[in-house]
Amino acid sequence: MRAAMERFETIGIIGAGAWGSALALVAARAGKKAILWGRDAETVASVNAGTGNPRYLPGIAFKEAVSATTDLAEAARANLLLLVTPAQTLRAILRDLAPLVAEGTPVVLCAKGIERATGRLMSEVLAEELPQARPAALSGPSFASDVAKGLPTAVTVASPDGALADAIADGLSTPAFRPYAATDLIGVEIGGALKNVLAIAAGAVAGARLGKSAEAALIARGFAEIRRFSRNRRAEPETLMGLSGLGDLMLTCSSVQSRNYAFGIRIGEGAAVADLLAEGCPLAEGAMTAPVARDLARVEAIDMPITEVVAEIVEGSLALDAAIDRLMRRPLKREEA
Ligand SMILES: NC(=O)C1=CN([C@@H]2O[C@H](COP(=O)(O)OP(=O)(O)OC[C@H]3O[C@@H](n4cnc5c(N)ncnc54)[C@H](O)[C@@H]3O)[C@@H](O)[C@H]2O)C=CC1
Ligand SMILES: O=C(CO)COP(=O)(O)O
Repeated sequence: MRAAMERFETIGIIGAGAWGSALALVAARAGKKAILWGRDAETVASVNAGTGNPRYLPGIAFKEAVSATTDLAEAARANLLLLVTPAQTLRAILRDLAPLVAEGTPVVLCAKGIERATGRLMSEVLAEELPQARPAALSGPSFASDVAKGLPTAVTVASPDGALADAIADGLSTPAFRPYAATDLIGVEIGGALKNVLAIAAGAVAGARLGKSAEAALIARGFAEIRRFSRNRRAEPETLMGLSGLGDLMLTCSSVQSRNYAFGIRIGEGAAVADLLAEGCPLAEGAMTAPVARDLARVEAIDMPITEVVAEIVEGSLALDAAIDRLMRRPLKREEA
């Protein structure tokens, strides 16, 4: 007899930025009690007052009931947790959550990045800091503002425990938000983290007005780099052809709505990366992921020339025209993946 599917009555969303707020709305639309944790009391008060999240989702009304809190313990008691703070903050949040989270609680990783200090994927950080959690990840083409407005999209929810992935997908599904379940957690994470690096590169090509042919060529060769990286980690090749790979790559590498692509455009137009970061530009996860992905690729002997140049550009040691020149002058080779 098949075991009954797990149901999640309460969903705790950790991180009240754009994506956390959008996912809280998804949870509420799916008929769950959504508890949104944020560290910023003003944002929490605004959500509770029914005036939405003007800082991260300006102009978007919250029609569904979302209960926001600054009390991490309150959110941590939920049946299912979504972790939605930036990748570089995950470890610190998990340390705060460790004494608060019950054994066996499913934790869905929603950040797209690799930890800069350690080279760990988000699921590896989770295993180290919150071993009592059952891991999952949510990724795919999904701009927070689109999702918050109720525009349709589809995403991947992956967990090594397929029944858990099915249950989370079921628990978060709405008429406009269609999660597909998968078991290749690592493949889903890699696609989500590395597409941000490519989006910076694609944006730089666009900003420098090098033409749509150049953009398409760069995305295709960048996709080959992601495939090599994934293969080396024994991820399923099919995963990259799905929503969390190709789907998100297409979205992020072609839309000015993407913060990573927009960051790249500014670089292509001639802005210095140090100035962009100093002016407090919107979160561009790829700027943190590029150097660590480059370092991992070197250690694992994976050829990732586009990731290399993006890393050097964000580190300020390579100019865009020199980067293009370096890529174009590489020895000719067979077009294998
Ligand atoms: N915005 C989007 O469309 C999507 C974003 N994501 C991913 O979700 C993650 C979060 O992105 P967004 O919500 O868009 O970023 P955001 O910049 O809109 O919000 C980040 C939130 O995290 C909070 N935060 C930052 N540092 C923190 C810390 N140390 N402790 C606690 N809270 C902290 C901020 O106060 C803010 O509420 C990123 O990894 C991003 O790649 C994934 C899919 C879509
Ligand atoms: O991951 C995203 C869409 O799926 C959001 O992309 P940006 O972080 O580049 O805005």
